[in-house]
Amino acid sequence: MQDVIIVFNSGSSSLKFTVYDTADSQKATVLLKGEIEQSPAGAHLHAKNHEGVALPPEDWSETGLDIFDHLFRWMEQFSGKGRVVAVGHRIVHGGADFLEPVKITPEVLHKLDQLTPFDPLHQQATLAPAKAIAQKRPDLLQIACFDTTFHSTIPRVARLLPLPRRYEARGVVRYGFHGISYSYIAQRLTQIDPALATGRTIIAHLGSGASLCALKDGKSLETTMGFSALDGLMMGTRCGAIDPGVLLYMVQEEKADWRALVQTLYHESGLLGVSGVSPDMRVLREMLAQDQASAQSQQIAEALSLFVYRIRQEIGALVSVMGGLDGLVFTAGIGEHDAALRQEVCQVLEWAGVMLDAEANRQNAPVISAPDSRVKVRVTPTDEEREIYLSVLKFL
Ligand SMILES: Nc1ncnc2c1ncn2[C@@H]1O[C@H](COP(=O)(O)OP(=O)(O)O)[C@@H](O)[C@H]1O
Ligand SMILES: CC(=O)OP(=O)(O)O
Ligand SMILES: [Mg+2]
Repeated sequence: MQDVIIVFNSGSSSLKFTVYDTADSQKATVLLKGEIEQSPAGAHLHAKNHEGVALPPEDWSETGLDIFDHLFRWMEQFSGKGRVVAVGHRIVHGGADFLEPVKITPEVLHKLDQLTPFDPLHQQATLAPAKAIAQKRPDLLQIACFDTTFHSTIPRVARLLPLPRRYEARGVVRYGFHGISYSYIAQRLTQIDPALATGRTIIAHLGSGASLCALKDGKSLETTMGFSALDGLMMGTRCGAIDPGVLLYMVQEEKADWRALVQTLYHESGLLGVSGVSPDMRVLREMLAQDQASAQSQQIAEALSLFVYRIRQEIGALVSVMGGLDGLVFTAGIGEHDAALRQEVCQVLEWAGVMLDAEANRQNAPVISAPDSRVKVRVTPTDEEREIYLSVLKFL
């Protein structure tokens, strides 16, 4: 019987998992990859086997079992009767206490629960699989890996917020996120491009959530998200950095309470808010390609321009923090696939030494800068699940 490790990479709206065979542990052999879609209508599973072949979809709506009972049963059927020896989880916020991956115990779950006000969008969603499995299989080794860990190296001046001192004592400082992805990319660069791994490199993680990391000498020096995953770049449904006076206005003029602010700033802003149509980059690109004249398409075009503008601004800030730029790496859903976005971001970065190879960029090639570009620009797919898997292995 194979020993397998399951990795959950859950986000605000999705529950993704990967099952690894531990036989040749460092190879990280994928047996299954899947996603569970949960909606008021029920739960559905879509998965692919080790060859990337889609397995029959599962509808788990109508039975009395919960999704983790379903998942464990289903896995026994498809992963060659694998024995689950450990489960790894992406947990978004580790707060001030968790600076490394940690074994999940009831005390750890309790502490992580208390960080929910720091991230109302993700914390509960990323803890849910760990809690459910702890109930069903209390003896199973579960490991939490944090989005915040990679940024434990940012200097103190970057960690502080210019607020009264009492807030620092309560943990209201800057943490940074997407660290599992940045850690993977930093490690990958040591293999494919050592100069960027040890130089001054900006990694742009552009997915539903989006942030930039200033990587210097292989470590995070600064990042655009801060106390929460709401800061920094504009995102799918989040506003990113915003004048706090706007919040005061909402509270005073609209009598907005905490719930209303969470709804507006986390769920209704960003690409969705400005376009008025969708948070999804692919959908926006397709709509714009079909029609450029309507009022709606003007709004979509403005949303895309603002998204690009905010990325350019924040790149400028990070170049200044690092004292220069040697490399720029695009990753995550938008970063890996949207050539037009990369082109728009890079075309004003000539001052920083960026020159794109238009054809390489169109093809999502691994290196998309021109041969004589002073700054190397790369497209490097991220793999948060693999990073979590390797962390879990260290506990076995
Ligand atoms: N081919 C593509 N072109 C443009 N955008 C894409 C493409 N594929 C995925 N995306 C975008 O990537 C985003 C999702 O990124 P992803 O890293 O999968 O996010 P998350 O892990 O946060 O759910 C969505 O906005 C999606 O439209
Ligand atoms: C931290 C964060 O924003 O994560 P995601 O991109 O999964 O929303
Ligand atoms: Mg993601």
